[in-house]
Amino acid sequence: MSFTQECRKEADSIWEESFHHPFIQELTEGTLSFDQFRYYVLQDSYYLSHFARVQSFAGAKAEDLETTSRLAAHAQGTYQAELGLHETFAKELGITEEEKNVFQPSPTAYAYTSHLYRSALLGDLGMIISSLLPCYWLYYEIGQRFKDYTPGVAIYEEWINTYGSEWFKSLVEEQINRLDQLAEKSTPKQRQAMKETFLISSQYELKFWEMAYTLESWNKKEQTTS
Ligand SMILES: Cc1ncc(C[n+]2csc(CCO)c2C)c(N)n1
Repeated sequence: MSFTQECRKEADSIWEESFHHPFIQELTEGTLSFDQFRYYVLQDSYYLSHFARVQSFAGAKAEDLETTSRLAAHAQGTYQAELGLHETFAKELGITEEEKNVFQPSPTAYAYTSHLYRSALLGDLGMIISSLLPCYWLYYEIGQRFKDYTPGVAIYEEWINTYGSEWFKSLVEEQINRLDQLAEKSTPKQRQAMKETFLISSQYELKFWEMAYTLESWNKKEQTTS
């Protein structure tokens, strides 16, 4: 079994919880409220802007120029494809400049991006890719699993289609192969740390749905559970 298959297997129960989370279930059925989706879009834009910076750190830590350039292309992809998608959503959901100006990251968005920066600061390339890979791979599996669903809400359909696309598949496969190659050159202790990082990102992916579903806030009293 390859290193990434081992990681995927150990994360399986956490990923299953993501697939069955009410945020995903309701999004794919078309019953998710726009309040919850709009909250998700705002927090996810914050997440993505930091994700692209961590991808760039990964590029800086690569030991060959080709990998540096590929990871820079991934950071650009995050900017163009993902943030572009969010811009469309923001328009369709009527998210205003004012809302963007008063935006504050939620505890989970802040903690998850801090986890990514931690891997970038303390880890080598293998550690950084381990922290980033669940973001790609989990969304790809969601895209595949739900690609035949028609929620009947244009923005939800667009969201599902993005992650089930061939373009996205090639990015995920590239990162999986990269991590397997890096794992082969790593010591058992390093591989253990990489696996832990992969599992923590998987946990944060799950918490991210819960954060949006409950409109998480720093102040418990403001938080509403729908
Ligand atoms: C919380 C959260 N996790 C993962 C993604 C998906 N995603 C973000 S960047 C990237 C790499 C290629 O652009 C992928 C797959 C998301 N949007 N939000």
